[in-house]
Order: sequence, then structure tokens, then C-alpha cells
Amino acid sequence: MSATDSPAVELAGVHKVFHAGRPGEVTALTGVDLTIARGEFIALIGPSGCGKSTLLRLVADLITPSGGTVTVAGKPAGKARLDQEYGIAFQQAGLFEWRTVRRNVELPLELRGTPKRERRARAEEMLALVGLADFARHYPAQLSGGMQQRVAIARALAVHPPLLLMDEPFGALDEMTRERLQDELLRICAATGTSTIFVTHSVPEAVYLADRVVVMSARPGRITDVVPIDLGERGEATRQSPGFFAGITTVRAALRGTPVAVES
Ligand SMILES: Nc1ncnc2c1ncn2[C@@H]1O[C@H](COP(=O)(O)OP(=O)(O)OP(=O)(O)O)[C@@H](O)[C@H]1O
Repeated sequence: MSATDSPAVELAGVHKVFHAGRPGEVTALTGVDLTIARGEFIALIGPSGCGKSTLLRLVADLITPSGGTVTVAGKPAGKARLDQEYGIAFQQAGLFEWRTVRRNVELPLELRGTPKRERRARAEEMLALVGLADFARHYPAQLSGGMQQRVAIARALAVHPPLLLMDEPFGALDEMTRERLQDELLRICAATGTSTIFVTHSVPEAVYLADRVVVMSARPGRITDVVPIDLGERGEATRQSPGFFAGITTVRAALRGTPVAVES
């Protein structure tokens, strides 16, 4: 299989233990097998402490597995990181206050050594995509929380990553902003063919966004269900549709089947 037709992400027999063999040893993930197709949108949901962020960090090569393999675009995760195969956006937008919006978006391109003219053009293209073309010269503090989050998404997309990793990026936003950003994110992913792993605590958000909702349980963290969602093209009517509510009911039932994490 060539790198271009390999899956976006492949986790095989992944196991992660923190502080192995030491006091406070935690098995964060066990027996995780998951294959994500190119262009697919995966939502990860599960009780607190079930290993969602750990799974995302393993794919991002921010941490290494204790066992099993993590492959991104047909390459080991470490090689994919060096090749900038993915962009990351977390709950906090994480913008640099002293940089303008455009220069925040340019940052990953700067780190990559992209020439100035090209990175400026790319940043402007990405800002237009998230509807912030008129705010390029503003500073983050002059923007609302939702706008800052859109800048973070533009920055994550600036290197045209085939894979987008998002850890509760809309968690801190009000419902209306959140729903608008969900639509924008889907539009961007469809326009760019990006594959996405999106961690959320919201069942409706997971169902609205995802092609498949991956349900996890804690102690030890593992995948307990994968719920396919077939709602076609999303829009305002989707949020009122029987299929949407049916998806929510299915994911809720899958979550109820999982033990709730008790943090010691
Ligand atoms: N660096 C670390 N060192 C030790 N234990 C860790 C570390 N990171 C995570 N853990 C533990 O691994 C388990 C999974 O954590 P993780 O953050 O992946 O869960 P989560 O599902 O993302 O939780 P939440 O929904 O609360 O964000 C937890 O028990 C956590 O305490």
C-alpha cells in the first residue's frame, strides 16, 4: 500500500501506561485498534479520564505508546510529526498575544521555513476560510473567544495538514457560537479533504460532526463502541431531524454501557 492510499490514522494494539513500574502507575489506554480513513471525521467521546486526550497525544507523537503501533498517513507517528502531517487545536486557543492574528497563523509556516510572501498569502487564505479576513491586523485580545478559536483553527490548517487533531476546541464557547463553528469546521474539512479527530464531551456535538463516534470507557481506557452516523450533508435542519436524535440516543446508550471514571 502506498503512502497516498494508506489510512489517515491507524492504531493497532495500542497500550499506554504512565509511570510504569513506579508508584502511581496508570494504565491510560489498553487494546486500542482504530483505523481512520482519509477525509473521515471521527468524534471521540467518553467519561473524564478515559484516555481521549492520551489517544490524541499519541497520534500527535507528543507521547509514545507503551505498546502497539501508531501510524499516520502510512508513516510512524514520529515521522508524520516531522513531516507536519497534522495540525492541532486545543480548548484554549493558545494564541500569542503580542503577535497579530495573521502572524499567529503564519507561525507554523515560519517554523517550517516557508518564505515570507508565501506564508503571508497562506495565512490570508486561511483567515478568509474561517471568515476573519478583515481581522488579520488585530491582536488576539481584540477578538471574542469564538474568533480566537477560529484563528487557532486557521493556524492549525495553515500547513494544509491532511489530519486535524482537536481536543475540545469549542468547549468554552456559548451554544450559538459553538454551532456556527461546527458548521464552519465541517465546511473547511470538506473543502480541504482533511481527516479529523475531535475530542468532545457533548453527545449532540459528536453526532452532528462525525462520520463515526468512537465511544470510550475508563479504567482502563479503551474503545467500547464505534457508532456510524449517516446524516448526509449537515445544516440547520439536521439539528431537528429524527436521524440526529436517533444518533444521540444510540451514543447515549453506548455511553451508559460504560463505567463512569472515579478519580482516586
Ligand atoms: N502525563 C501523565 N502522567 C500520568 N498520568 C496521566 C498523564 N496524562 C494522563 N494521565 C492519566 O491517564 C488517564 C487518561 O487521561 P486523559 O487526559 O487521556 O483522559 P481524558 O479522557 O482526556 O479526560 P478528560 O475528559 O477529563 O479530559 C487519566 O487517569 C489520567 O490521570
